[in-house]
Amino acid sequence: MSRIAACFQTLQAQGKKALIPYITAGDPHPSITVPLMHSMVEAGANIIELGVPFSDPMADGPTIQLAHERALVHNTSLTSILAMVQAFRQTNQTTPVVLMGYLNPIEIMGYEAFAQAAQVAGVDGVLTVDLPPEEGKQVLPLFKAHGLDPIFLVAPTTPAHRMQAIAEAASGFIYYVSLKGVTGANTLDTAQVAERLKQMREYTQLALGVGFGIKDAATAAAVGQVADAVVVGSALIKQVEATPDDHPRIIKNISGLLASMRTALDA
Ligand SMILES: O=P(O)(O)OC[C@@H](O)[C@@H](O)c1c[nH]c2ccccc12
Repeated sequence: MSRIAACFQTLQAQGKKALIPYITAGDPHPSITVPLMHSMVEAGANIIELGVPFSDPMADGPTIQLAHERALVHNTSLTSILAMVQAFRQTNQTTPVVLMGYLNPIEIMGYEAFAQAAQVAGVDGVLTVDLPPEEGKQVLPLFKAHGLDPIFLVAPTTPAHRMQAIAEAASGFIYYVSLKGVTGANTLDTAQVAERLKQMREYTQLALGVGFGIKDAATAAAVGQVADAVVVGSALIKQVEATPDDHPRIIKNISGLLASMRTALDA
């Protein structure tokens, strides 16, 4: 069983929801990423979404775009990110890590070379924003052969037949994007999300995660009522943006926010 599947199985047995923080690797400096990953786990994170910085992150809003820029200043590459995951795995063999980003850096490394190196490093899943399942005929089998769960996004506008195609191609979990637009938006309609998740349930047994617009304990708890996992990104990156030169403070603030979400989810 994959580390992601095992994680959801354990949580479901405990009646708990997964808390999935997103950070951009190398933001604001590569030296913070591994310690930050460990601190997030201590604060209650169950799975880590690690963003691979890219020059043109078209699904991202201004907050995460700037995170990509800060990381790229220090030449954070896919190769260096795999080394970060490997370093994280030295002392953590249980928390799944999902690499999240765009196809271009993976294409440059080469699909086979990437899949192999990611598996060796201890990556568990890959979410490639601009690789829809229909276009993944070549890549997805390679991911699966190397034990990498392909994670896909479902949007509010995704029609039923695509939901079905996604459900067939996906493993690990499926990521429902709560609203139209880019990351970092701030209004999320929980009733609408609940309705869509119910619809998705007709196509899949996989865990359903929800992201976009979850920014504090209250929104995390509301979404946790209807989803198996909540993803939080921009609200954490804002803590990086606030004090980019003070790494202990970044770690403290991100951990504090996650801990408050953990408490609210478990209440
Ligand atoms: O930032 P938000 O609104 O908290 O949403 C999570 C999101 O940032 C994270 O999962 C993510 C970062 N980059 C993305 C690109 C596409 C979809 C999702 C993402």
